[in-house]
Amino acid sequence: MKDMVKISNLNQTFYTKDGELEVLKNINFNLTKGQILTILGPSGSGKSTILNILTNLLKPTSGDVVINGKVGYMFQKDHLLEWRNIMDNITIGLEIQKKKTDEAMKRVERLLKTYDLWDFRNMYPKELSGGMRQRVALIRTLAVAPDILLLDEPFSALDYQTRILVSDDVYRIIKNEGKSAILVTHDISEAICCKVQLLIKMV
Ligand SMILES: Nc1ncnc2c1ncn2[C@@H]1O[C@H](COP(=O)(O)OP(=O)(O)OP(=O)(O)O)[C@@H](O)[C@H]1O
Repeated sequence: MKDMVKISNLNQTFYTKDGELEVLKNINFNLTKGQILTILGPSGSGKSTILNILTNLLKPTSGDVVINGKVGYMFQKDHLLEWRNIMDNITIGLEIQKKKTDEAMKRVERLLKTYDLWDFRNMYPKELSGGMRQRVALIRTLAVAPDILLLDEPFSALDYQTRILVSDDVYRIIKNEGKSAILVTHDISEAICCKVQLLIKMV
């Protein structure tokens, strides 16, 4: 099966005033189409560093990074803009990228209807529960039609009960939409729902 992401012999060392800090050592993984991979590691083990490399914010010290497709990013917090309604929050990426075409708006309409947000499209973020807000954040990421989703501790801001519901929701939506995803977390309960896991430890 086609690799959406392939990471080989990845190493990252930071050079600080206190000396060299080796953060990633010989990391290897691949993500195939339709797969959801969790990267689980303690705070400081280099999870954000991997995401920064995958989003091209950071050039690795050494190693190969192959990414086949468009990357979308979902953050820990939903970052919804309180002064824009749900529809306008969801289309913000399309506006910024000047891609608010008829085709894109049809995609947004389908996503909103499929994932039970259509009736809420004219409401404002503060009128929605934490779980629904996170669903809006996911649909906003999907609106720009990415192939690969990067999820950075997407449930950690939610309380335990909501987290279980939302994580089921997010996995279902990603699978249903045929996307591939990498979820990064330090929380084993967040990681356990995923079949494919990569553990990273402090170097
Ligand atoms: N640009 C940088 N320069 C120097 N050190 C850095 C830089 N970026 C990250 N680090 C260090 O690299 C280590 C790994 O950081 P990183 O943020 O990737 O860990 P993490 O696993 O995402 O942690 P957390 O879960 O706390 O966010 C940390 O010790 C951090 O201080």
